[in-house]
Amino acid sequence: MAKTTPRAIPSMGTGLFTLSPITTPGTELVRIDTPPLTAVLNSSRLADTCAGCYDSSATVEGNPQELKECTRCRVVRYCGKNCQLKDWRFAHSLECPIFAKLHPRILPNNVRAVLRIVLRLKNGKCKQDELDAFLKLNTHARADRNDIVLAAKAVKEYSGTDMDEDLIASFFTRLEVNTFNLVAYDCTPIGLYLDSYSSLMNHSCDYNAIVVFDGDRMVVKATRPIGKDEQVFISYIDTTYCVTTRRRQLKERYFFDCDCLKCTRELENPDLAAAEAAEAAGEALINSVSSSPQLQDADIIQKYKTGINTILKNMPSNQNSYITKQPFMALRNELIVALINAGRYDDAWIQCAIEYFKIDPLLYPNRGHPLRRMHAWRLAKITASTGQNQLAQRFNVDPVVVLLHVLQWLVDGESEACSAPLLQAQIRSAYQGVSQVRRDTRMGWPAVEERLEHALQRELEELS
Ligand SMILES: C[S@@+](CC[C@H](N)C(=O)[O-])C[C@H]1O[C@@H](n2cnc3c(N)ncnc32)[C@H](O)[C@@H]1O
Repeated sequence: MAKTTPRAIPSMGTGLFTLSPITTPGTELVRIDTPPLTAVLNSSRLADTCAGCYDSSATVEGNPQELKECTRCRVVRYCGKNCQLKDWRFAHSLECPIFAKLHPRILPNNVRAVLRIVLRLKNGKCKQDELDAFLKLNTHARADRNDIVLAAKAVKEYSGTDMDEDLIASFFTRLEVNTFNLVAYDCTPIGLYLDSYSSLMNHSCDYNAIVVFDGDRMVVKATRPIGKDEQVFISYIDTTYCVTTRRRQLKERYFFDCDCLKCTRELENPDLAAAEAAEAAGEALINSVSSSPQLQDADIIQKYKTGINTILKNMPSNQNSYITKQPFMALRNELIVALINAGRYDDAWIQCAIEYFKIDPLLYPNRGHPLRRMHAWRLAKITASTGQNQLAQRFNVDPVVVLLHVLQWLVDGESEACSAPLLQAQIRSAYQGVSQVRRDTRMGWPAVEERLEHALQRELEELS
């Protein structure tokens, strides 16, 4: 039974509203089971992700999946015949000869996405009501922008459609404000996805819902209770950034000024300019590292550690809460990746533990938040794969007790979870494996928690 309905709102266009009260976080508000108007993988993910079900789990887990290339175009790959057939019937039969002619060049993501819409329309595969719903969505960018004009020309030529070029150009501008990032079960972006009904959801930095992908299906879940006739809001951007950064991103990409409660409250913060400068410094550091391929892992680690210290020193004095602020979270994440790449698993472990125990409960009070669950899963995986003696000796904690605690937390929170079912399945299987290990549990969680607290505090002091 439908849980939402579209309604017009002054100043926001149309939005989605609840039809009945939603009492439990994790409740499904919208589920899109049918193929969307268009969806494509990012060019960088075409080689390691199935273009039928968008599953890249085997690759993500470091175990390259057997994907079979489409022998005609050699651009897309599939995990099996069912996925190939499904995609062939949906749109690939139409685009395949075009891709084959262009091979090894690959069209940009947005061009492949619009090409799919145009080819399906031309071949009677897209229903008029689907097109009407798409054309009703808000659009802002000018369709006479040079890149859009060129892209529309290319789509017209490749598809052989007699559709007006201006109409094709308007598809591109509509795509810009209405597409979702298609994300893998571990929250990494892998493509573009546009379904006209779910695109009606408006933004709030103080959102009450979240979009999750279950392979090729899209699900919108409540992150907290929502009253009847309340608007469903998702967040279009990363809300951990400060209000000025968020508002700039929303203005540039979505053409509106957010006036949600969170923005209004944060605009009164007297330290806003310093927060913005810190975010800019963090972004510059991450960009400089990623554009220096010659840097060794050890240099990268040093750069991030020094960067965190320097940025922190330039912040106003009372920065006790810095760990839950940007750019420190983004820098910590980069540091964790660099430590894992360098094989320094115990150092990465303590950073993941800081994230899970100290940062996420404050940042994502909702236990079901997909990032909070993903971070917990990352901590569980790194705990399981780091030498047990190494962790026990350095941090004075029993890693198996920590692992059981984190997995138990993940399993207990499953009913509220706003993460992909694939992740849930992996968690359950890991939990069953670990909880069956017979072991001496003389030291229970409370004692380990106390020791861990010391280790976390030591590490936090060292980094700041
Ligand atoms: C994905 S669409 C959402 C559906 C849109 N309201 C419509 O009627 O097509 C994104 C656009 O909706 C509008 N929008 C979304 N959230 C808003 C907000 N909090 N305040 C004002 N406008 C908003 C902006 O025009 C934005 O570019």
